[in-house]
Amino acid sequence: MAGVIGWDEDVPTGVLIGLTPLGGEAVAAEVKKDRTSGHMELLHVMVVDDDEAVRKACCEIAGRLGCVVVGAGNATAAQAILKDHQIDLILLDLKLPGGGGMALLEQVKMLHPETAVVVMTAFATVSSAVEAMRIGASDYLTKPFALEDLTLVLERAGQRHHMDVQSRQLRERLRTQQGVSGLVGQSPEMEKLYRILSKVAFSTHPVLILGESGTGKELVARSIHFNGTNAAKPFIAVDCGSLVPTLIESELFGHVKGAFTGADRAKEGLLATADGGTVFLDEIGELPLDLQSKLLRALQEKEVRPVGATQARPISARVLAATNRDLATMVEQGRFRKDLYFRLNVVNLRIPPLRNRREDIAPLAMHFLAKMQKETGAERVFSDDTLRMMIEYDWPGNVRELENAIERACALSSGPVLHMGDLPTQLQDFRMQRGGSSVANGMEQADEDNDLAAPKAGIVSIAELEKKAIMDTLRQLNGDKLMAARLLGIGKTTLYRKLKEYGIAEA
Ligand SMILES: Nc1ncnc2c1ncn2[C@@H]1O[C@H](COP(=O)(O)OP(=O)(O)OP(=O)(O)O)[C@@H](O)[C@H]1O
Repeated sequence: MAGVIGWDEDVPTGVLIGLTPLGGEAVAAEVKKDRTSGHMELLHVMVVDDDEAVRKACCEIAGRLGCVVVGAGNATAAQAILKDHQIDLILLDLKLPGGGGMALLEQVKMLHPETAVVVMTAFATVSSAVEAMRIGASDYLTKPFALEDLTLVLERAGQRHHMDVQSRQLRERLRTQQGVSGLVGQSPEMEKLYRILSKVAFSTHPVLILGESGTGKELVARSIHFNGTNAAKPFIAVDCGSLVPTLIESELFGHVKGAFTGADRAKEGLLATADGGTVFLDEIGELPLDLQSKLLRALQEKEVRPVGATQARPISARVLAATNRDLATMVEQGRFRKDLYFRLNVVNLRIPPLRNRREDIAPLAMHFLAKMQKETGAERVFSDDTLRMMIEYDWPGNVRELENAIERACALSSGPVLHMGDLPTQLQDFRMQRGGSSVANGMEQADEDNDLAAPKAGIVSIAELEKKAIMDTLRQLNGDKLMAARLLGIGKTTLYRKLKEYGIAEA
């Protein structure tokens, strides 16, 4: 019989209760045999039980599993320990003297929410274990419990703790832009995304990534894979929107030799090739209905049947899917299978459009500029107006449009400063539409910096506006008249004429 802890009816107290038949060496051997996780050494455990024998037994087993263990005989002692020590897991007897167990649990969950609590209760009081789980206990043990039960609970807590630590570290890396996949952005929306991402990276469930085109869905999928536990396994992206249906089928599920004309040899499908890695199904909304059924079966059964094959093959790939379509509406319209939608939508990650997180635009722009500098070796900066315009623009093509705009500006610009004239036409058009307010803003700045004669009465003549616009532009371009004429949208000769006319030839 395996050792039993907490069996205090026919076993005398004061020794490792119920462990006597195993003896010290046997306990160690049993624990070693059961040990499956390598993360126990990270776990700081506190055992809170007024029954010294049970406390000692639990401490010894946790210690043998590699945990750093401390015991407390009552709630006050436990509180004192919690004040000075980082405790990852508490094994808590609910029946502490004075009903203190439940109160201690509540206090721990409030003051130390990251500390896991496993409650120990007598068989007769299982209902209090249920109540404890409701308050936040992560697990429970019913006394008397077997050695393996305790080992299992400690193993589980160790694994959970390890995952939590990894997930916290990943979130921090993502926040500080050190994420392996280079996700940039610290808006509250992106912070929220990192929080979910750092959790799903360590699971194997499907994840549905939603967002407009160019918001970074594939980058997020890569980030999930390359920050997860199977990062060394393949990441395979399949664009369901650009492949013809017959090709998608044989790509995903494979085919046997002679399955169709041209299939002169057997081919393994990507779901099988991924072999423990990730298959990223981009544009999942474009997948034809019959293939949706086939994919659903593959996800449910964890096996695929290649085209033309009679036998199914096991698969172990994780599936991440993305779409810029409204899948829920497609389900209502009967264009997407409801059961597949539910299967993929276990967790969903919604990436907001760039216009809804404008604080990310400048960091992203800087990121892409730095990337270009690495590629070309040319150092460049944005003029203030260019950056302001980029922040105000709505970016319907999202991050991809921003990246392309900066690449283009770098290619076109003749000097180290990227001006508005270097941005693509859609931004120029936007600038024209916003012209009034931009000129006004420019004037405000000019007034501050140059103290140009701003009319106090609030009425500004067109000539005055024009003069200020020219002055302001020249000031920002360090007197580069050629560039000023280009950005102002007038010819070089016109600019010289106006400089003379307004008496600013020396500007
Ligand atoms: N947060 C981000 N940080 C850095 N780069 C980003 C970010 N989001 C997107 N990008 C970059 O923008 C470009 C478009 O991203 P991606 O291809 O992942 O978008 P998508 O949503 O999958 O687009 P589509 O819907 O068109 O397939 C890529 O070059 C990607 O590296």
